[in-house]
Amino acid sequence: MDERMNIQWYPGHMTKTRRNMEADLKLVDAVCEIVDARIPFSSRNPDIDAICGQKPRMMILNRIDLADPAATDVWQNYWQAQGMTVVRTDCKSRRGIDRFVPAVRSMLAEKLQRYADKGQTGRALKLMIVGIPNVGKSTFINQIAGRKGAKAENRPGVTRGKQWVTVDSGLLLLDTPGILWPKFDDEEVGRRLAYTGAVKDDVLDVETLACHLAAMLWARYPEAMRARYKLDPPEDASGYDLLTEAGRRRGFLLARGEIDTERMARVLLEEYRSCKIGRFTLEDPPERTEACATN
Ligand SMILES: Nc1nc2c(ncn2[C@@H]2O[C@H](COP(=O)(O)OP(=O)(O)OP(=O)(O)O)[C@@H](O)[C@H]2O)c(=O)[nH]1
Repeated sequence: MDERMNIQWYPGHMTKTRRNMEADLKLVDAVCEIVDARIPFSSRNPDIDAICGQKPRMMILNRIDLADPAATDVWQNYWQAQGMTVVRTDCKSRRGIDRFVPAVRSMLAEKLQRYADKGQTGRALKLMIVGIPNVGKSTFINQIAGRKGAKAENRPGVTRGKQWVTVDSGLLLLDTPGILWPKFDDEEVGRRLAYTGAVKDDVLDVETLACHLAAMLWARYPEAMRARYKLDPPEDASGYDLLTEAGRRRGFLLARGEIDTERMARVLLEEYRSCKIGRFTLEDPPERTEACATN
């Protein structure tokens, strides 16, 4: 089963999930949101801040093994400056996983103290885990809880039942039922999800997608692109020009001597996803306009 999102499944009725989440929020002490460190903005649900209200928040920057470490630092600082606790994880190798429980206890230290003052030392902290499909929620929960467990339902877009997962006697995680979709109505967000492989390629034109990706990588990481694809384009080169030049350098030719840009498109997407060009993050935090206005 291919676990990636199919954009066409976007249901357009967030209301039920949102209502359920708002009810579930009453059951938990904090919300832990998981994002993909390569696209920390596009891999979020656009309504999540409004849904969570004033609950204490933790951000998990997941897939740090695939992201640019310097950019991950920038995102970590950005959310910390907003009062959020941030933990960085690579759920495949377990890097960062052991920091989660101490970070939860530190974030909820006042609550733990209140429980202690009331003699309720056995009372568990409860956290809701949220994130868009495919961001790594099940893998994260399995790693934290030290279980191998298969997930209840591994098709994105199919609602799971409410599940409490015990981490230890002092911590329970609520795996959110219902699907929190990303901001699919924004074309650029859809493309960034597709670059990372979160969305099936077959709902998008692969060549168009790769042209956009080539232009973005050239703007953000020109040296790595130059090194991998031997590119030396004119200043105003388009994404298509970059794809064509890379295809020519690789010798991807069709029978009539034309460059096989579709083959190059697939190669570029595959090499981006598997970090063969480098570990690249595709977006930066928004500018702090408030700070600018006061300076
Ligand atoms: N490289 C890398 N892959 C990861 C990481 N975390 C999760 N994955 C992979 O990402 C894919 C999706 O992970 P899941 O845990 O199924 O994601 P999910 O959010 O539960 O997905 P849904 O059930 O669709 O909501 C799997 O193939 C994981 O192995 C990570 O930190 N690094």
